[in-house]
Amino acid sequence: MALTSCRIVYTSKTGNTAQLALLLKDSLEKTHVKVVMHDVEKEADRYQQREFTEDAILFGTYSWGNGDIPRAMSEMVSSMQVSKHTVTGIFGTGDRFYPNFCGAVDQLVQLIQPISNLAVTMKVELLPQQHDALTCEKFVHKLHDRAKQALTVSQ
Ligand SMILES: Cc1cc2nc3c(=O)[nH]c(=O)nc-3n(C[C@H](O)[C@H](O)[C@H](O)COP(=O)(O)O)c2cc1C
Repeated sequence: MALTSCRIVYTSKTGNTAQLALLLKDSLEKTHVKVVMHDVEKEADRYQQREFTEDAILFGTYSWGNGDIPRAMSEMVSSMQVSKHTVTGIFGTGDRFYPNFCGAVDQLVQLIQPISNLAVTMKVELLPQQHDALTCEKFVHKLHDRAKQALTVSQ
């Protein structure tokens, strides 16, 4: 399967994760993938369809409490429907000041891995820096690689 469409489902309180989501969007678009940005904290999200049909879904989150997933993201994950074949990726921002750095990313892995084809994860400290653009490109390459592998296996 060639990766042609991707939904980036994210949540961000102070903008760090939103910035990382935008870097990933840029990287994906450079590889000709059509991207839908989906902020789960937006009011309109309640009315959105949660049966996702894109080739890939990315989940982006900050960490809260003791490395916890913000409530809006947990609710999204528990109410959405994705195919076991959907290629997924998880990314997050956090602060090493806290003992459980980007703990929400680890928690999301536990939820997303069993229900999809999880290809890649990424943790970034606070606001993404210039060098994180390269990490995003590598992240996107891994998504493409996994999508290609899925094609080989199903042939
Ligand atoms: C009350 C509180 C608890 C936090 N807990 C954690 C944590 O457990 N682990 C972590 O890595 N970062 C933690 N953070 C830091 C945020 O996850 C980090 O600043 C993140 O980049 C914010 O993302 P955003 O700008 O997208 O909202 C916490 C921040 C606050 C204010």
